[in-house]
Amino acid sequence: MALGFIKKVFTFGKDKAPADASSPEAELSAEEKAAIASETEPHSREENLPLSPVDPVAQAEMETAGGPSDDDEDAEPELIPSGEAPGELGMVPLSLLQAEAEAEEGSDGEQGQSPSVPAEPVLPKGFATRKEVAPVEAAPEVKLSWFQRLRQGLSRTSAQLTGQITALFTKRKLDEATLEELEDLLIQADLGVETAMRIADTLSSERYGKDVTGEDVSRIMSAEITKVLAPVAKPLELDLSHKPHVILVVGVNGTGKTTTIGKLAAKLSGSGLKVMLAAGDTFRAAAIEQLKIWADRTGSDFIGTKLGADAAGLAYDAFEQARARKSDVLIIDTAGRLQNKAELMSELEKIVRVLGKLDPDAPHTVLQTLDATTGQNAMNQVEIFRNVAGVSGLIMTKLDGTARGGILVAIAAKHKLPVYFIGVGEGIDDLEPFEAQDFAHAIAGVAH
Ligand SMILES: Nc1nc2c(ncn2[C@@H]2O[C@H](COP(=O)(O)OP(=O)(O)OP(=O)(O)O)[C@@H](O)[C@H]2O)c(=O)[nH]1
Repeated sequence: MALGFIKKVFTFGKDKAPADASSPEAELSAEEKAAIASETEPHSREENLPLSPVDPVAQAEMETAGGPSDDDEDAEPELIPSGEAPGELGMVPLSLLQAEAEAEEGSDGEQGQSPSVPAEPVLPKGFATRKEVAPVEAAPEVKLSWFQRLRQGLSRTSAQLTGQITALFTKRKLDEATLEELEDLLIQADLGVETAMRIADTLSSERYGKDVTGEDVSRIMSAEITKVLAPVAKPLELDLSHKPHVILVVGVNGTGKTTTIGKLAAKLSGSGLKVMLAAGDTFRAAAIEQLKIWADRTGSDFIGTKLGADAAGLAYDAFEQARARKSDVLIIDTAGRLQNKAELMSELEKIVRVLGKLDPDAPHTVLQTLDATTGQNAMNQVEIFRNVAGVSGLIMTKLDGTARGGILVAIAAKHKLPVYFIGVGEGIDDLEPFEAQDFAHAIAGVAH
């Protein structure tokens, strides 16, 4: 790695230095030393040159960004713009000399190292040398479990809530005023009026007139949220007597439809089912390409069409082909352009109608993806898509980000739609079955 390379360069210099130090130089006169110094100084500058292009930070960033690796020799000069190095080097000598002078002052008989060990330049005030960035390389080792990612994603909601609740009950007994304030806090966290009242009522019946701790509220909150979520935490039922079982995936653009389809396909094909993916979002070339990539990754069949083609026609063709190939599951992606609601509605309605011509029960599942970072807006989205496409279940995505997961509780209380899975990352395995208690714990900040 780049860091190793740098170390090698430094080590090489150090190895050389003692040899010089053991040379008769120690016995040289002041003039002779000065003559040697003036000869060696330009040389030490040159030795700096190869170090700059392999700045470990730049290199690590390039690597994480999927850029050129160590092996890519051609990429090396791009890391440092060609015009920069000489300019920087032009500023170095004074500081280099200072650094060398300091090194000489501070070292006992190690003068011989200075020509081959490039002394650290003393940078002007306000600058600092960027040190080794080992953590960049070490990061992948601390892969969080999916629950840790969920907890991290919901930490904004839970930290804000628990902090406010603790502050609310500090030196105050539970009375009408504190109960009302508590309800407000819970509503602000998107949990919904109904659940907020349930939590407040339970707390009131347990501790009215008494002291209340943040832990009391977290425990009750977690239990009440679990009660709301448990009935909707259901597995996605597949009726494999249908060949194929048709899953239509709907949702606003960017909520994670295509990614979720890829993750579902991975699970299903991984368990031996024959899966076909249909690119029904015919408005974006990238959406079609992205789905094709997921199909390739998951060993699924793929059917797409021209950009701008009729999505319902594609859905029909996909259903026929999946039947002919005896696919177990057909998953159809759709567009989600809420900007043009009338068009979107008629397109989705048409897809549902057309699929029904081949099998009156199709689509057998209509899945809606919700982006957990959007908060209250997710409630409106469920209302729209439920009416248009007859949504039969939900998947909440991006719960690993800065999620505002409280809204899922409000949606569950109002719509009582099954929540099958949650997305906790962009990777192929980052889709987990929805567990009511885990989710409630994460929101309420209760230990797992
Ligand atoms: N962190 C995180 N990112 C996700 C998750 N699910 C999807 N994404 C990302 O969200 C972005 C949008 O996802 P898509 O799958 O393209 O969403 P879409 O609904 O198909 O959007 P369109 O293709 O525009 O219709 C992508 O960058 C995904 O990688 C998740 O669970 N966690």
